[in-house]
Amino acid sequence: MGEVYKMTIAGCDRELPICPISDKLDIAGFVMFGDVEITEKVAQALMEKCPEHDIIITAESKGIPLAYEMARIGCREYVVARKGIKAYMTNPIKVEVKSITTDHVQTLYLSEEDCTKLKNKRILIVDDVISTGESLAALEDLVHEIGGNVVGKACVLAEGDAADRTDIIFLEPLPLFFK
Ligand SMILES: O=P(O)(O)OC[C@H]1O[C@H](OP(=O)(O)OP(=O)(O)O)[C@H](O)[C@@H]1O
Ligand SMILES: Nc1ncnc2[nH]cnc12
Repeated sequence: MGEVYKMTIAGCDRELPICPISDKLDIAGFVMFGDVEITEKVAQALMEKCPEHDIIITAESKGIPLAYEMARIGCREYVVARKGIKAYMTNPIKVEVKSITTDHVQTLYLSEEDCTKLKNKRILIVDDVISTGESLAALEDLVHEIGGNVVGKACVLAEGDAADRTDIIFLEPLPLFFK
């Protein structure tokens, strides 16, 4: 495991804990879980950079607090693409995804109710980190399949090559590998 350190992020007045994300990958991870103050601050800073939208979509799990907080201060509506089929889901639609942090293919599911919420809406895709862009692409596929209109793609940290993408709104770049 490489050295673990801290970084500051636009909109935050204290350093952010960067923790090991995986015991298989030598990358340091950004995990907002459990940090209300940081979540509130990055949500506010990111919201200021985002276009107008009707609803937010994120993928389970680390994007959820950010999506909630951005929806709370903004559009008031968000949906979460789940990584398993749950009992509450009628006629779920699904897409496969291989994120940098996992060694297996995962599946994202949206319930019929969530699809209805998203249909014909201006949708902001939100995640904590975008790295290979595979999770983002999977969310875009889901949205297109159900007839939603993606107006923005936003994350707190754009990792590696994602920071060079002009279609991603982010607060800070994150080097892929730390020394
Ligand atoms: O651009 P990518 O290479 O797809 O990586 C980005 C994704 O990786 C992380 O999720 P992860 O798959 O680790 O799942 P988790 O949030 O459930 O831990 C992160 O929250 C993004 O969703
Ligand atoms: N460095 C990182 N931290 C948290 N989630 C990630 N997903 C991809 N890269 C990540």
